[in-house]
Amino acid sequence: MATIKRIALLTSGGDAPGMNAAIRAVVLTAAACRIEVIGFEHGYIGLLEQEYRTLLPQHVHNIIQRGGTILKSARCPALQTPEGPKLAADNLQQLNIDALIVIGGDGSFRGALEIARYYDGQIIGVPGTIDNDVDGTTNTIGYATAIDTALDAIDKIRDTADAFERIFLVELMGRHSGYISLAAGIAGGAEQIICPEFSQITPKDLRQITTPIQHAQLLMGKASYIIVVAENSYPGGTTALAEALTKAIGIECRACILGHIQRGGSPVGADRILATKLGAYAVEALQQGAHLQMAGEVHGEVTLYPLAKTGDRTKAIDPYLVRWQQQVGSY
Ligand SMILES: Nc1ncnc2c1ncn2[C@@H]1O[C@H](COP(=O)(O)OP(=O)(O)OP(=O)(O)O)[C@@H](O)[C@H]1O
Ligand SMILES: O=P(O)(O)OC[C@H]1O[C@](O)(CO)[C@@H](O)[C@@H]1O
Repeated sequence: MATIKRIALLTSGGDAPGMNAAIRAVVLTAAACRIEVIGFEHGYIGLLEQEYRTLLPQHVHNIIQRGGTILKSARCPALQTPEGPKLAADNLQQLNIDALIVIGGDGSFRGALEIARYYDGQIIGVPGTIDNDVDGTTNTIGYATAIDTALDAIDKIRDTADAFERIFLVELMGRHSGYISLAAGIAGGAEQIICPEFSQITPKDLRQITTPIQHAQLLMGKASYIIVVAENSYPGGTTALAEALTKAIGIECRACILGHIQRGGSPVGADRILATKLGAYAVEALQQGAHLQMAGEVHGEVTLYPLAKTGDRTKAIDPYLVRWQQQVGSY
C-alpha cells in the first residue's frame, strides 16, 4: 500500500459532461481516506503556472449534474515544449504532491507520460472525452451524453427535413473517430453514416453517397433523408460535401454543423455513474501503488490499463452495427 498524503487533480483537453462528477468522486474518496486534494485550474496551464486550490468535499457539493468542469480545461502547447514537462514535474515536487490524477483524453495522457519522465510521484489517468477514442475502457466519460445531445438534434432536424422532404447532412464531432456518429446515426435512423472507419470519401468519387440516395428515391419517392457525417471526413468539411452532392444529384442538400453543443449539457446518468466509479477507483488504485495506468471500465468491471497504450491503436467501432448500417441501414 503506497502512503499518499496529497493528490493533485486536473481536467485537460476538450471538456466532457461528467468531468465534474469525476472530480467529485476523487475529492470525496480522497477525503474519506484522509488524503488532501489540490486542483490545478485550466489543465496543464495551471500546473505550469502554479494556479491551484485545495478541494474539499464542500467544494464538490451540488456539481454532479453540471456540464463543463469546475477546474476549467485547456489545451496547453507549453507542455509540449522541451522544458514544459520538467517544469510541471518540478512544480508537483515543490508542492509535495504524491500523485497526479489527469482527467482527459489520450493527448492529455501523452502529456502525463512526458511529465512522468521527471516526476518521482505516481500518475493515473481517468478517461474524460466525448470522442470515446481512448483504448482500455469501453466508454469514456462524456460519450454517452454527447450521443444523446447529437440524437436530440438529429430528431429535430428530421422534423424539418421531413416537412420539406429535404436531404440534410448533420456533422458530428469525434476528431478522427466515428464513435459519436455511428451511435447517434444508428439511434437517429440516419439513412447514411459517413465516418473515417467506414470508407474514405473523395470529391472525385461521390457515388458511394449518391447511389443510395437515388435508390431511396426510387423506393420511397421524395422523403426526408439524413446523412450523419463525422467531422474531418471530407476535404473542405461537410458544407463542401453538401455543395458537391447538390451538384452531383441536382437536389439541394443542406448541411448542419452541430459543433460544441455536443460538449455541453448536464451529464446523463450513465456518465455520472461511470465518472463516479472511475474517479473513486483512481484514488483507490493510487493507494495500491498504481502508476502510469488509466482507470477504465470493461464489461462493467473497473480495470487498469497502461497509459502508454491508451492511444496506441484505434479502438474499433461496433463491427455489428457498422455492417448493419452499410448493408441494411441505408437501404
Ligand atoms: N506529446 C505530448 N507531449 C506533451 N504534452 C502533450 C502531448 N500531447 C498532448 N499533450 C498535452 O495534453 C493536452 C490535451 O491534449 P489534446 O488536445 O490532444 O486533448 P485530449 O486530452 O486528447 O482530449 P480531447 O481529444 O477530448 O480534446 C495538450 O494541449 C497538451 O498540453
Ligand atoms: O474545442 P476545440 O479545441 O476546437 O476542439 C474540438 C475537438 O475537441 C473535441 O470536442 C473533443 O476531443 C473533438 O470532438 C473536436 O474535434
